Amino acid sequence: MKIWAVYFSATGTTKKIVAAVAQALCRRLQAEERAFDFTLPAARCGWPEFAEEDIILFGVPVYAGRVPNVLLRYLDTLSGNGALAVPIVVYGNRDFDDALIELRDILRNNGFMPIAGAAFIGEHAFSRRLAKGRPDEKDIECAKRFADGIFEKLKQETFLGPKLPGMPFPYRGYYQPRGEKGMIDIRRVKPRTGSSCNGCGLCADVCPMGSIRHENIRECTGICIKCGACVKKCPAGAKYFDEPGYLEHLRQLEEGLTRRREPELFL
Ligand SMILES: Cc1cc2nc3c(=O)[nH]c(=O)nc-3n(C[C@H](O)[C@H](O)[C@H](O)COP(=O)(O)O)c2cc1C
Repeated sequence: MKIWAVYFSATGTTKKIVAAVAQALCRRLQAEERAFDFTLPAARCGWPEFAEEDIILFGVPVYAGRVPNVLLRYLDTLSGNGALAVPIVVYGNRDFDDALIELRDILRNNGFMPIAGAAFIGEHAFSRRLAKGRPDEKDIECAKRFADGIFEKLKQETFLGPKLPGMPFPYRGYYQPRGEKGMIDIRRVKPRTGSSCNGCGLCADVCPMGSIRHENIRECTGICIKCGACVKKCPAGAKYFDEPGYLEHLRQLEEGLTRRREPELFL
């Protein structure tokens, strides 16, 4: 039996949670640990082969209350071979809305058997203040408790999928922020590059959409999903967003969502 940590994680928070659950579960089961990170485009040309006896801990961040829509086509090429799976979503302290249900359905529709689920909190991709530093120690302890819960559940002879919060298929629409002048639409917003850019090219290496080219790292030539990878990982702090709608939404989030949300485990 292998325990798989499988995740998309542009700024690393989903990776931390899925890895913590995987490590703890491996220790409990004395099982082999494997990881598959599909954040970068080069990884998304196929999937590992999962075996029926494997357990797949499958994590994605919540984008607009749902599974990131740019991943849907790729996720539909998954093949679970009857393996047990645990959908895990990580969100930036607003809400996970229907993302966990949607991820559970994607896994189920592609041949996995979901046996548990969880929603954790990660520092918001748009911000360095909202859910700052999360997942933190308390979250990692909770990830370990989640692994214990999965371990206990595995002793059962048959598995009932857990009841998850959210609206079942066809789900609610993607969350859309509202500003003073109506809906805020940030879909076409792209990052800008400040004068501190030293041309290192890390932004091109970490863009999950492959939208920043090494030949011209100051420009984002393809689709931008606002994942925060180029902004948060730039060693010179040179990438930023300055579009007014984006900034208005950011202000709303940072000012309105200061209460700490806690992880939710569904076993
Ligand atoms: C385009 C976009 C939309 C997001 N929408 C939500 C949301 O609806 N609710 C929420 O709480 N966080 C939202 N977030 C924040 C991310 O879910 C959060 O920062 C997550 O920890 C990022 O995971 P990662 O570090 O693995 O990339 C959004 C982030 C992005 C980039």
